[in-house]
Amino acid sequence: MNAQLSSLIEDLDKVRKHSPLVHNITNDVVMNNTANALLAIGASPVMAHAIEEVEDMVSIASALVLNIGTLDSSKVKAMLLAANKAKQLNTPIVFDPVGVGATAYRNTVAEQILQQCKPTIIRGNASEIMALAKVNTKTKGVDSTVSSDSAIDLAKQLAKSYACVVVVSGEIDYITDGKEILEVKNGHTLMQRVTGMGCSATALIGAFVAVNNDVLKAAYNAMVVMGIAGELAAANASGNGSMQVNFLDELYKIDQAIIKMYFKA
Ligand SMILES: Nc1ncnc2c1ncn2[C@@H]1O[C@H](COP(=O)(O)OP(=O)(O)O)[C@@H](O)[C@H]1O
Ligand SMILES: Cc1ncsc1CCOP(=O)(O)O
Ligand SMILES: [Mg+2]
Repeated sequence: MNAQLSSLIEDLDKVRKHSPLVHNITNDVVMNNTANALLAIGASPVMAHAIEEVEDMVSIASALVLNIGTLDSSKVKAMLLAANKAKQLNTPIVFDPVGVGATAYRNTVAEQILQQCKPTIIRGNASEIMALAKVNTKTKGVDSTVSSDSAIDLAKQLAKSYACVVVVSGEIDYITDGKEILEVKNGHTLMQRVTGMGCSATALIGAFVAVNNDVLKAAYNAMVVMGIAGELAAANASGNGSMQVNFLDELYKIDQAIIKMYFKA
């Protein structure tokens, strides 16, 4: 087995053995999907966004996920407070800039998060990564209008500028620390038709970076798991309803044998 796959299987075992607590301050659309995705892979999710408790919650978590899908000023305050605490405790922060580029408010908040929270990992679709890098793309709300290939160079720049790992998702996922670029070829087009697939990817990255200090590998490993589970879910889906449910089942079932059989090098 190659070294990449050994690292993935090691991470998966650790997630299932330690069940790391992943604190999510996320959007109102996907709370259920992402909590279930984290449970299915073996992690422990908590959604908490009250400013009165986020610092306490992140203090007992192994990763913090910030997702700006449905923003309001209280949630932004909560994100900044939680991130500040996470930084003090050296807890990794994963940022999902949902819909950035679509409105001025989202752009301002995303910039604030980049500057003040210094995320460990950013995961977005190509339009979002381009918008974060201040390139004008026509964003279509939360969905990408461009292919992931078109954001590779900007993802690299962004990773360098903010000293973090950047994941651009799409038909091929690209994961970069500004120097190296890893590619994930697994996945299925039906994944785009289920809301919260990108958010689930970000949450799973939270689970993987909670058990692996090698941030680039952790992000890559989470995206391979996403891709394989997405492909297998689509194989038995008759539409987006069954796709959503099958995806959770495939996350639950994924193991060394499945990974070896379906991983696309
Ligand atoms: N055309 C595609 N082919 C295969 N997999 C895809 C495709 N589009 C998205 N995915 C997968 O769906 C998941 C969510 O990615 P994406 O749709 O880019 O995020 P978002 O929902 O934030 O826009 C990722 O795991 C990605 O690899
Ligand atoms: C539809 C929608 N609107 C605001 S947040 C959200 C969910 C986006 O989820 P994803 O980016 O994972 O598709
Ligand atoms: Mg998204």
